[in-house]
Amino acid sequence: MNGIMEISNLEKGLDSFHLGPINLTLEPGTITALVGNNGSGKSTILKLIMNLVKPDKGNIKVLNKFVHGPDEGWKTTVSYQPQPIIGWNAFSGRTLKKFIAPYYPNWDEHLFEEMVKRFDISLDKKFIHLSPGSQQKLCLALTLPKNTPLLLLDEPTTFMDIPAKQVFLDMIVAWMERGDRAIVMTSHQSSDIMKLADYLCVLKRGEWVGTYEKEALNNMFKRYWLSDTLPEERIPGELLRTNNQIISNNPDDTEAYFHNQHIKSSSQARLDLEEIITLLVE
Ligand SMILES: Nc1ncnc2c1ncn2[C@@H]1O[C@H](COP(=O)(O)OP(=O)(O)OP(=O)(O)O)[C@@H](O)[C@H]1O
Repeated sequence: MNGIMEISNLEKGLDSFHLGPINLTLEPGTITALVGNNGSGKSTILKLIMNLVKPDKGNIKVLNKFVHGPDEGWKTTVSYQPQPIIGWNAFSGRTLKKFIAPYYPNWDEHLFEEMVKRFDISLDKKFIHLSPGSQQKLCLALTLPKNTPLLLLDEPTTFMDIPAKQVFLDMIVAWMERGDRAIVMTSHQSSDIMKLADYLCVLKRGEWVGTYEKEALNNMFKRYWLSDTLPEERIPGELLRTNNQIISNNPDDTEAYFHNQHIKSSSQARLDLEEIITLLVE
């Protein structure tokens, strides 16, 4: 089966900001998190996928159809939850559902009702009168049931409380169970990324650092505490050093060097995901 989405050599300039070039392929059954500091271009990538922003170079295909071409038929195969939502303030959830559902041939009314119940969403209040967290819950309840092969979520949990985040995680895991869909999400919440993402597409001020399998990334870095003073020369794999501690981005080479030089580490540990992301984007 072809990828659900393919981004090839994508570039975009916005005033002094330059995004890309970016290459990314989404396989069915995978969740990719766009990760980077504020202003690194994550939301812009989602807007480019939705054809809300035109690229300067490169292209994007969803289910083999160019999204920047004249045919917009691909739009019913993508669900997009932007941040913030514009134009919904005057309407209640019930009215919004009546607008949205008919555009999506596979709309799942049962899932919509389940989400309304689990998130305890008030469908009769105008959107503007909902709290930011409740607005996010309603957006999600109006997005997941579209049942499209591709789901794009822009910081979906920023305002959610802890129990709601747990419901969100359960819902996403259940939504992915069929194995034939893909998600791209942006998030600053490391718990979302830890629990959901298969791949991390890392951006640094618009530059694409790389796309990494999460498990591989977890094994890529290691911190060592040495009993003795560190040697003055650079240690293979050394990325950072402080006092008797180093962080390596090549644990195999670092450990071979320790072995050859008869250097003993008193302790060693993997880095957590937040530290790894910080190292990649700074
Ligand atoms: N319409 C626009 N005109 C000019 N510059 C823009 C426009 N939209 C976005 N930008 C710039 O593009 C850059 C990337 O913005 P974007 O919103 O994609 O970042 P982000 O990674 O999603 O940030 P955050 O984590 O804060 O949500 C920023 O420097 C932003 O100021």
